[in-house]
Amino acid sequence: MKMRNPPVNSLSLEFLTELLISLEKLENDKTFRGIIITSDCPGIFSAGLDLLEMYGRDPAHCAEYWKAVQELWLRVYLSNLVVIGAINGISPAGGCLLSLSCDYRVLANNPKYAIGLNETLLGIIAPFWFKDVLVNTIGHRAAERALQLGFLFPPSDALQVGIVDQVVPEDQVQSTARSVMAQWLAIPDHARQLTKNLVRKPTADRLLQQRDADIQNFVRFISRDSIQKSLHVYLEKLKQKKG
Ligand SMILES: CCCCC/C=C\C/C=C\CCC/C=C/C(=O)SCCNC(=O)CCNC(=O)[C@H](O)C(C)(C)COP(=O)(O)OP(=O)(O)OC[C@H]1O[C@@H](n2cnc3c(N)ncnc32)[C@H](O)[C@@H]1OP(=O)(O)O
Repeated sequence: MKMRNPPVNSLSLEFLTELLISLEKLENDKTFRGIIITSDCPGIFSAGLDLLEMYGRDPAHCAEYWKAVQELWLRVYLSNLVVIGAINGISPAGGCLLSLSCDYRVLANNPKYAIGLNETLLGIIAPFWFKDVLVNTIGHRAAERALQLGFLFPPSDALQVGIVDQVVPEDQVQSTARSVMAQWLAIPDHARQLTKNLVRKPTADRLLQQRDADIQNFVRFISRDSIQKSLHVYLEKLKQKKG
């Protein structure tokens, strides 16, 4: 599955909806047993959640958007398919969450391809379920530091901390992902799926038990003047970077 939402594969409402529909189709087609998620945008896996869906929007829109973000996460995280991330670009925040929700992550060895939950650098916070997935992946102490400081790990650090499983030369990302897929598909589906569910369900359940409250918390938080100001400053910084 090649994500294509130029210029930066930001996860807009429309793009999230497209991804959801594609995933649902693949899940329902019993000829598919696994997917490799990668990017068609050179150098960018995904710029994360689309800031323009959260900036200057009314509460109803923010609520609709957050529901779609939750939905995509639940679908990828709990997918019955083997999900491999072939991460061929930078993947901050929501892009990192998408990567973390795969069963296995292969990252291209390019110092620009940093990965992490950098929300604090934007003056916002990672929701509890983003945090849970990171803690599950790299452990409590490393997650505590990474989240507070908004670390974006370059490939060597990413491998060392365990936020990705493998770092390979850029031209070998897809072939490595395919080899890994073959290894995972050698396991009987029912045994692998039940095991995945056993490991992941408690984390997903924490959100499933309070989805509406999570939406309300998000809307309240993102609508604050101070948070809207932070987003404005960050978006301006992105513009200025262009010169
Ligand atoms: C106490 C109660 C608490 C309750 C809490 C409840 C909930 C928590 C609240 C909020 C949670 C929100 C979680 C957020 C998650 C996210 O994912 S936020 C997004 C994080 N992403 C980033 O920080 C990446 C930003 N982008 C970049 O750094 C760069 O764009 C790049 C990806 C490195 C690519 O660089 P480059 O190739 O140089 O391209 P440009 O920077 O020029 O960008 C091109 C255009 O794309 C626009 N853009 C970039 N990223 C985004 C984005 N994420 N969303 C929307 N738009 C983006 C950029 O502005 C450029 O636009 P123009 O061409 O100037 O119009």
